[in-house]
Amino acid sequence: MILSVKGLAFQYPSREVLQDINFTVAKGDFLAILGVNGAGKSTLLKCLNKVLSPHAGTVFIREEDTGKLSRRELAKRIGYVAQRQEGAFATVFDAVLLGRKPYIQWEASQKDLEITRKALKSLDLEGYALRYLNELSGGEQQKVVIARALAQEPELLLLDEPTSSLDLKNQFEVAKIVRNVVQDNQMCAVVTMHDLNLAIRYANKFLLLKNGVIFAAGGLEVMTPENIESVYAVPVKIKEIEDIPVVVPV
Ligand SMILES: Nc1ncnc2c1ncn2[C@@H]1O[C@H](COP(=O)(O)OP(=O)(O)OP(=O)(O)O)[C@@H](O)[C@H]1O
Repeated sequence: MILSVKGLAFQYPSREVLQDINFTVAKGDFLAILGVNGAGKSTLLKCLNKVLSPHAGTVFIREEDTGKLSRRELAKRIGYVAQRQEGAFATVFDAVLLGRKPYIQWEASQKDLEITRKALKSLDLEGYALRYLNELSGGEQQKVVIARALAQEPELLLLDEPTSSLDLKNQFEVAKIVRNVVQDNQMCAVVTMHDLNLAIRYANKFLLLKNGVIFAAGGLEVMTPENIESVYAVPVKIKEIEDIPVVVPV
């Protein structure tokens, strides 16, 4: 098991957002966190990464309490891509190399440069290496920050709606890359998503959040029309097209 979350709760000053959240994520798992706007998905990711401090409960990475890990140690183990990115004046290569920061003492080693090149390659960004971030489209920038998180070589990848500003081809590409990366590198990913079809196709675990509590969690068996309707308040059917399950609102 890479990630274990026990009894996690969080509240903003004016409102309680998460209550009694318990789940685990194993090596090779791609867990999709699903739920309506405001359900608490981003807040949950931020609690896992200690961007926010949970008011109750504990987050363990390989049985180590993350509350006791230093920021640097946490950055080696958790790669986090937030929903909104701050613009920075840097080349794509330097932006991805920044993912190696927790490992670099004085200057980047050959290994750091190699890992950076590999991360760029996995997102098809080699041709962009010397371009400046402010010269890229929103979707291209999104891919750069995902490459940076991969360069961190974390055990746990946290992605907050990584496909939201991508075109159709790149949505599938990025979801596939995440699935392949976690499987090939013995790591795991926790990803907030709105596209149920993308989630069903590429994730292997699902966590349905409703009003700050876990409504259902597990493998594909929890993605039933009944559960989806209860969470999203939209009746749906699930049909197979060329052996691929597709969620259709009816
Ligand atoms: N900084 C904040 N202060 C107070 N309340 C907040 C803050 N950030 C979020 N909230 C509230 O907490 C709840 C959960 O927000 P969160 O962003 O986690 O939802 P989400 O499921 O990620 O939504 P979305 O799908 O729209 O991104 C919402 O009701 C939101 O209004």
